[in-house]
Amino acid sequence: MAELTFWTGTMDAGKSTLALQTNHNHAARGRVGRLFTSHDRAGVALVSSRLGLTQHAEEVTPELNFWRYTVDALTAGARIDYFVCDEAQFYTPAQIDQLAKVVDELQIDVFCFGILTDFRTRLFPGAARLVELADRTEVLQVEALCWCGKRATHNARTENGVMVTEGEVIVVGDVDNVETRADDEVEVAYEVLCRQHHRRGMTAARARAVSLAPDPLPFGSA
Ligand SMILES: Nc1ncnc2c1ncn2[C@@H]1O[C@H](COP(=O)(O)OP(=O)(O)O)[C@@H](O)[C@H]1O
Ligand SMILES: Cc1cn([C@H]2C[C@H](O)[C@@H](COP(=O)(O)O)O2)c(=O)[nH]c1=O
Repeated sequence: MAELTFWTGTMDAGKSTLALQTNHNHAARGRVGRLFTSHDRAGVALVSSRLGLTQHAEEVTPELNFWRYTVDALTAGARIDYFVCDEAQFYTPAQIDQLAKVVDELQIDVFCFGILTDFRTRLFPGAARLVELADRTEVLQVEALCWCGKRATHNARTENGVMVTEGEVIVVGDVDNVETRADDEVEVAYEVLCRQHHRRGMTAARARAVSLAPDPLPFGSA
């Protein structure tokens, strides 16, 4: 039986690496698959892993209809055993429904990879639909860590080094490098945090600044 699987974790948890490994392992056994992505940091129609691998993929735009795409390909004589879908949080809920239909009606395995929540801690609509429809939702075993050493569970966005909780939902960026946006010169970056430090807006830089602040002088004390 074909399955719809959703592999999730924070940014930098190893999802794209696992997506490329999954594709490699299935292809190595003679299965025929297609690789999809959306808004990858490395550019259009690419799946890139921070471990250094990058592979060409098909870019998912909101107009893509997975059901029609698959039926057209099969009708034209193509063989498809599986789909690997990276950055699946950016797919529309309708596209996730189409993927579920591809699994059930055409017996094609669909492996999706993506983050659950955005920088505001809200579910991405595509990720929410995946949790609702997937046969299995798996959290990546490799833990991304907050600066305090606890497991990182949330994605924070910084603008010019300051954590923000308002703004556009989709802004491509990385956990290491700041992205200079031409339009308003704001430098956008991401950082993974535990819930407590996300709630408090306590990024690594802010924690460092607080710990370096001089102790208040003991005026008034006995
Ligand atoms: N220099 C490195 N040496 C070993 N592992 C690394 C290195 N750089 C990145 N990684 C691993 O790659 C992971 C990020 O992989 P990636 O697939 O790009 O993540 P995701 O798609 O979830 O954002 C990191 O959590 C880390 O485990
Ligand atoms: C939290 C959050 C992330 N993004 C973007 C930033 C990255 O380009 C991708 C996540 O990629 P990764 O392979 O999981 O590191 O998503 C965003 O647009 N909005 C957000 O709120």
